[in-house]
Amino acid sequence: MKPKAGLLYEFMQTQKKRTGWIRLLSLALGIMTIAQAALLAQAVQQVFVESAPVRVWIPIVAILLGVMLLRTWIAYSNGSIGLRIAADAKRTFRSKCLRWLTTQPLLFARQGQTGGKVSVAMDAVDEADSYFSQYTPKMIEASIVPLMILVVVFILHIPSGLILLFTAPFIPLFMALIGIQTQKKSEEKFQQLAQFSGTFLDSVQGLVTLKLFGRAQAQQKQIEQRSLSYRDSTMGILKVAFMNTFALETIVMLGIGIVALELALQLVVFKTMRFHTAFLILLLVPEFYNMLKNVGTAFHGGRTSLGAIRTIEALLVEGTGAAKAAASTTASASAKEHNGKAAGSSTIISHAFHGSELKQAESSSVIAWHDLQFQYGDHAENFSLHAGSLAIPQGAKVAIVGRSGAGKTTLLHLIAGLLKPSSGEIHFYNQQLTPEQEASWLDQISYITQHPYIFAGTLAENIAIATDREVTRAEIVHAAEAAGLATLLTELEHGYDTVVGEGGRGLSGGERQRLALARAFLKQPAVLFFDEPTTGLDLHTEHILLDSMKQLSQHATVITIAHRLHTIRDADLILFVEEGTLVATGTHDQLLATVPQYAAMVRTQRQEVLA
Ligand SMILES: Nc1ncnc2c1ncn2[C@@H]1O[C@H](COP(=O)(O)OP(=O)(O)OP(=O)(O)O)[C@@H](O)[C@H]1O
Repeated sequence: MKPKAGLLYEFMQTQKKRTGWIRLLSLALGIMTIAQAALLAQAVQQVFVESAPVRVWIPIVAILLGVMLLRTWIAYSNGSIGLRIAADAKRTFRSKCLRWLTTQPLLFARQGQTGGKVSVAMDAVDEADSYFSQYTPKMIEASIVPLMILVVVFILHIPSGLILLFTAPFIPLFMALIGIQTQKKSEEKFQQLAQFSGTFLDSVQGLVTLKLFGRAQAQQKQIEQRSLSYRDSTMGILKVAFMNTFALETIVMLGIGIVALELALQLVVFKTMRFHTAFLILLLVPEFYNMLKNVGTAFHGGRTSLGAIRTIEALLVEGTGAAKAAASTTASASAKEHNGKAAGSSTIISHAFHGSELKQAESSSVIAWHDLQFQYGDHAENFSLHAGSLAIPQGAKVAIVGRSGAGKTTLLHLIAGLLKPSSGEIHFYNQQLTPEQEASWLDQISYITQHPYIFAGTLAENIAIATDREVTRAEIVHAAEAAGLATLLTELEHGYDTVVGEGGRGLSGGERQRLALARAFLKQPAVLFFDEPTTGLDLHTEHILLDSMKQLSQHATVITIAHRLHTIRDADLILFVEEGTLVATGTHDQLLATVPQYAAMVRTQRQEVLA
């Protein structure tokens, strides 16, 4: 089965009891519809044709009223079961979307526009409603009630039955033709809505930057264009819906007209039919067509909803597919690794460990990689990184060094598991990193960038997000103090309960870094990744941060992108990256002595500091 059919099929399997009830009630609805027509025909026959006394027709009218009430109640019950299925469906789909968004591998969480994903989880799920609340009950009714009416009409008068039989198929035929077009348009509409939402959220988040660069107007135009194309596609669907209704009404009118003409001929000209029979058929025929016509309207809504359900499925399938792709890439990378080991490692000038040494070192290493390669996108001209093979011993202080654009961040992201290698393998504690192991890996690391994200919430909450275990206020205070946040906190009126992040109090660059460090202190990770967080800070703040970082690093393996000479000199192992290749590894003194490019880079840095 195609994965696209999965979500709907899976859900409908859980609703068998309710759909069973709808079937049963539809059967009762068919009986009530026929009974209502028969009683009405009987009452009219008694009152107007036979001029029967009141006592004869009053009970008929009373039963007729009862049947009408019962019919209304059955139709209402069917609708309310549909609504309950729809409510369940929305809850299920939304929780699936949210679970997917929160549990998907980090690599995929970083892809795509946030606004687009939110739009699928919110709008597409809402749009799925009518498939369950209208389309499903109406379809079940339509597969039962018209059939019952048709049988009764056939029993009463075969030619009328034949007219119904020949005209009825035009309705589903039309519905199918128009429905397919509606579904396509609906899928288009959701793509446009996702794009529109994505652009909108991006623009709101980057409003200050846009204003500063005088680009707010241009962005406004882009939003306007996207909203117009969304409007156009909505109007396109409405156009199809109106055409649909018009076509259906025409077919229904023609059908009823033909039957009425035929009945009139039999009744008045040929006098081969009783008034009661003709009137009963005339009452049943509109019921028959109306039922099919209602399906037409529900079908249109159902198709639109189906487009939305497909969009949700695409989001969910994309996640699992992408995770599988990641796993298979790692597996195929493993094969490549064994085939082409020599070629990959030849680019490395000097290593901390080589060949059999590497194998041995791996056993005590926290991170090791083999013939690691990465490229952004599929184009050959895109930046690519060749990181060879290396093992990082537990507890090492590693500095990634290189000129701007050399590929330091790319290497750090790759070994932190934020980017998927194009080929090669990464091992953590002797285990290959696969998407399945991502959660346990992420549990053991902290990654501190130059721009840590501050969530809307209190300072305490922002520190506590570092771990999913329950933390006490004392632990938070301890982490904050260790990160050098104590002075700031004494100055704040609400202390740890001060609201920061979006809509809250602003934090300086240094304070943000300290907050990020406090998170790491609380987490106490085994591996710490730093994207030189002290860059751009004044010397005093830098010293506070460096002290905290040293303390934090005591029991962890540290891998940091280093720009400053003192960070580089303090490292146990330096990874020197040049133009996308990890060209050398070793201590500062080793590299100074053996790698001229490194010596040149250090000289330039010294001159810059002196200047
Ligand atoms: N998502 C991306 N898609 C394509 N190319 C990218 C992407 N991210 C980075 N690059 C390119 O990869 C190259 C290396 O970037 P990277 O950020 O790793 O360098 P860096 O050494 O960390 O630089 P810096 O010291 O200036 O931060 C650059 O040429 C950059 O333009």
